[in-house]
Amino acid sequence: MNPSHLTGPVLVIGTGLLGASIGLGLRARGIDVVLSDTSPSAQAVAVDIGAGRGLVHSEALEPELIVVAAPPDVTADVVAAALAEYPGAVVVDIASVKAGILARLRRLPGVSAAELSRYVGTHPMAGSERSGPVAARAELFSSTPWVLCPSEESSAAAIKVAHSLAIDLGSVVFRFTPDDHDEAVALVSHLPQIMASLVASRLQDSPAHALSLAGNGLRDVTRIAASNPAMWVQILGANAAKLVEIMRGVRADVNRLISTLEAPTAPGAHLDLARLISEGNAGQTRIPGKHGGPAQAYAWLTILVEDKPGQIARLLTEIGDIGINVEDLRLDHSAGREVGMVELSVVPNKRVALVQELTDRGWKVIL
Ligand SMILES: NC(=O)c1ccc[n+]([C@@H]2O[C@H](COP(=O)([O-])OP(=O)(O)OC[C@H]3O[C@@H](n4cnc5c(N)ncnc54)[C@H](O)[C@@H]3O)[C@@H](O)[C@H]2O)c1
Ligand SMILES: O=C(O)C(=O)C[C@]1(C(=O)O)C=C[C@@H](O)C=C1
Repeated sequence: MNPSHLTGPVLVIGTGLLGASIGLGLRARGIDVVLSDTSPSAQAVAVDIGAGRGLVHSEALEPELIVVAAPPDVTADVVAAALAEYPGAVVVDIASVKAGILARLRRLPGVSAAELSRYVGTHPMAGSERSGPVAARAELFSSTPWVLCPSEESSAAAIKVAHSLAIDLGSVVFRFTPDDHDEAVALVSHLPQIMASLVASRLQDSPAHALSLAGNGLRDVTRIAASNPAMWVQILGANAAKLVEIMRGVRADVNRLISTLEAPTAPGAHLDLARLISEGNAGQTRIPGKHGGPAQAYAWLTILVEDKPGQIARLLTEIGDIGINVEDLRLDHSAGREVGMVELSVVPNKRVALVQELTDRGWKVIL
C-alpha cells in the first residue's frame, strides 16, 4: 500500500453507511479516525466495527480534516458548526447534491469567506441501497469516481486535502462545478433511482405466481429501489429542477411508446420498438467501465455449484489460484433444485482460459 496523503486525525460526523465506510478505509491506512453521530447507536456500531474511536467532547481535538457524512438536509448546518468549532481543520461534505448546500452555507449568518476557504463540497459516486454502519465496507470507494466541487472561496490547500481523502480511499478524482455536478448526477444517479422505484412499485400488488418467475433482468433494474426513502426524498427534492428537465424527455418517450404499443401492427410500429431498444443499446455502451476508464464489454460465464456451504468460496479461491480477475459476480438459484448458479464476468480474452481451467478442475461450466 502506498503511503497515505492524509496525516490525520480525521473527524467523521455522521457514521452511517458512508461515514463508517470512510472510517474503515482510513483506519486500514493507519489514520487516526474520530467518529461522531447524533445517534449514539450509529456511533457505537461504527466504533465496534473498527471505523474509528468515539469523539470524547472533553478531548482537545485538532483534526486535519472533518468529513461531514450526514443526510443532505442537515449538511450545510453541520459544516458551518464544524468550521466554527475547529478553526484549523479543512471541512468536506459528501452529500449527493451540491449547489443547494453551498448556497445555504453562503446564506448562513456567521459563516465568513475566510471560513468558507476551508470548505470543499465533494461527492463519492459509491454507495449502496443499504444504510447505516452495519453495511459499511472499507473498499467501498475503490476505483470509483469521487467528485470535488470546490467553490470560488475554497483555498488550494483545502482542495489538496479533499483530493488526498479521495486518493487515500482508492477513488478516481473528478472536478466539477456544483451546478454541473447536480446536472450530471440528475442523469446518472437520480433518474436511475426514480426509474428503479417506478418499476419496483408495479410489483407491490402483483400476483405471487408472476413474481416467482423473476430473473436477473428484474433484479438488475430494481436493486436500488430498496434505497432509504428518507434520504432520497432529500436528494430528489434538492435536485428537482435538473430532474424535471430530464423527466420531460422520458415522458415524451413513454408517451410515444404507449401510442406505438396501442397499435403494434401499424406501419412503423416495429421500427419504433427497434428504435427504443437500439437507442438504449447506444446509451448503455457509453457507461464507462471500472477505474473510470472506457466502456468495456466483459465476457460472462455461468458455473453450476452445489447448494451447500462453502462452494462459492471454494470456486472463488480456485479462480484466484488460476490468476484471473473477476470483474462482476451474480448468484442465482434454480427454483426447486439443489443447485446454485454463479454468473461471473471476466475480461473477454480470459474467458476461454478460465472455462478450460475450471472444467479441468471438475466445475460444471455452462457456456
Ligand atoms: N448511500 C449512498 O449510496 C450515498 C453515496 C454517496 C453519498 N451519499 C451521501 O452521504 C451522506 C450519508 O449517507 P448514508 O448513506 O451514509 O446515510 P446513513 O443513513 O447510512 O447515515 C447517515 C448518518 O448521519 C447521522 N446524522 C443525522 N443527522 C446528523 C447530524 N446532525 N449530525 C451528525 N450525524 C447525523 C445519522 O444518525 C446516520 O447515522 C448523505 O448526505 C448522502 O447523500 C450517500
Ligand atoms: O450503487 C448504489 O447503490 C448507488 O446507487 C450509489 C449511488 C449512485 O447512484 O451511483 C447513489 C447515490 C449516491 O449519491 C452515490 C452513489
